[in-house]
Amino acid sequence: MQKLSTRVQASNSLLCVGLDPTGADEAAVEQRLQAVIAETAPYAAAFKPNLAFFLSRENGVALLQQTVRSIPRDIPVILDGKFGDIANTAEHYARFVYDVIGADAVTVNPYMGDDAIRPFARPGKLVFALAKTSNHPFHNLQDVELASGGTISALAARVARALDEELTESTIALVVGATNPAALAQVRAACPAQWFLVPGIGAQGGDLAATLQAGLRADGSGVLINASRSIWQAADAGAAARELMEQINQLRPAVILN
Ligand SMILES: O=c1ccn([C@@H]2O[C@H](COP(=O)(O)O)[C@@H](O)[C@H]2O)c(=O)[nH]1
Repeated sequence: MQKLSTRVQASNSLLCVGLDPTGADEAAVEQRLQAVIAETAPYAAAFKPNLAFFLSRENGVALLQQTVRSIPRDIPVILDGKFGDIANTAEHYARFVYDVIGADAVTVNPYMGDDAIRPFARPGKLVFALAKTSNHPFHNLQDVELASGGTISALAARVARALDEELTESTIALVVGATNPAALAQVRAACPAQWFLVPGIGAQGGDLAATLQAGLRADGSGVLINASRSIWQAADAGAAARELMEQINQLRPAVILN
C-alpha cells in the first residue's frame, strides 16, 4: 500500500500497464517485454503481468521472473493470477507469487471465502480481490440483492463491513471492471477508502471519463486504470501509455471538483 501510494505520487500517474505478452517467437516476445517495460515505466503507477500469458509458454515461469526483475524496484508489480483455493493450497500460491516471482501484490478470486484470501495478506503486500469483473456474466453470482432494491457486489458489501481484523482496507483492495460505471459507483460508495484495480479500458471499450467519475476516491486517487492489449499492441507503447496517463490526469481534477 505504501509503495503504491508513493509511486502514484512520484509518477503522478494512476495508470497500470498490463503485461499480457502474445506472439509465437520467444526471442521477439522477450524483447518486446523489455521494450514495453522500458518505454512505459515513466508513466506507470504499477505493472500487472497476467500469469496465464506466461504459463502458456514453455519457459513461462522463468520469463515471468525475468520480467518482474526488469521492472524498476519502485514500481509495484501486481501478479494477476486470480488465485482461489483452500488455505493450505493458497499458502503455496502465495509463496509462488511473493517468494518465487517477487510480486508486491496479487489478484485473488474470493469465491472460496476469507481463508482462501488470508495466506496472501502478508505484511507489505496488497491483495486485489475480484469484486465486480469487467466481463458480463449471464449469472449474477458476484452480486447480492439490497433490501432497498437493486444489487451490489457481494464482496464490496462484505468488505464494507470489514472481512476480519487481518483483512482490512490496508491489505485488501478490489478489482472492479470499467465496463459498468454504475456498478463501479456502487462499489465506491460501499468502500470509500479502498484501492481499486480497474481493467476494461482500451480493448474492452470502457468509458474512461465515466469510470473515473464513478471510481475515484474523494481525494482524486484510489484507482489503478489498467490497459494491457492497447499498450502491448501499440506501435509506440511509450506514447500509448503516456497518452492514457495524460487523459486520466486531465479528467481527475474535473471529477474532484464535481
Ligand atoms: O475483471 C477483470 C479482471 C481482470 N482482467 C484482466 O485485465 C487485463 C485486461 O486486458 P485488456 O487487454 O486491457 O482488456 C487482462 O489481463 C484480463 O485478464 C479483466 O480484464 N477483467
